[in-house]
Amino acid sequence: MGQSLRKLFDSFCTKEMKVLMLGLDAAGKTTILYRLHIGEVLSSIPTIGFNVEKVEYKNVAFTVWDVGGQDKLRPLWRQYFRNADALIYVVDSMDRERIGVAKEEFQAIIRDPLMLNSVILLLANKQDLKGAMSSSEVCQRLGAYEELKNRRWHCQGASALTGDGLHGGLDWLASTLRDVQTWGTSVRF
Ligand SMILES: Nc1nc2c(ncn2[C@@H]2O[C@H](COP(=O)(O)OP(=O)(O)OP(=O)(O)O)[C@@H](O)[C@H]2O)c(=O)[nH]1
Ligand SMILES: [Mg+2]
Repeated sequence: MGQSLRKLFDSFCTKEMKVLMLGLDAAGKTTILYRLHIGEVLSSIPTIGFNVEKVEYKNVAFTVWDVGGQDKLRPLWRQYFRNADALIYVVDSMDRERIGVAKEEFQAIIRDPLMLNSVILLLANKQDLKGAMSSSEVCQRLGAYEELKNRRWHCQGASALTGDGLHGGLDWLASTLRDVQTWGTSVRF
């Protein structure tokens, strides 16, 4: 009896979670994906289409979808929304010029009916670069503090190059998704 309960618990804990990683072109999504998947920085070319990889972290199995962010590809993002347990939205913290565009795209995603139940990890990437916006500035400029009041979300500074901050982000994601599985809601009360 004990053993079958254990098995049930294990299979519950290892249910694969769909994580959608979006953000403007050159934000660093593919670099992040491969750092999480194989622990290394691979030189990447702009993604046309998508990459998908499995990432195991603290007993949570994620399937991470990294979708190309060039402007002509952004209308295709919606095709990936269905059943997304989580969104990782990646921002280039050096890119002050396009922070307004990053905000527009972000708000369109989180307001989409298909994404209303997804938890949200905002990654302010490229924190290794001198002069980068802080993570709280990035999240504030995306309108996150007002828009996400009733959502489960987290703002994390990171560098895909050095790896700093990625584990902090994944820690939050793993424990939040475990909560959502247990309690069945991504909405914060
Ligand atoms: N300095 C610095 N450069 C980074 C970081 N993350 C990614 N880059 C660089 O940013 C460039 C774009 O990275 P990608 O991972 O290809 O960006 P992407 O978001 O996948 O872009 P698309 O596929 O076009 O949507 C590459 O030259 C990376 O080496 C980071 O944390 N710090
Ligand atoms: Mg890419």
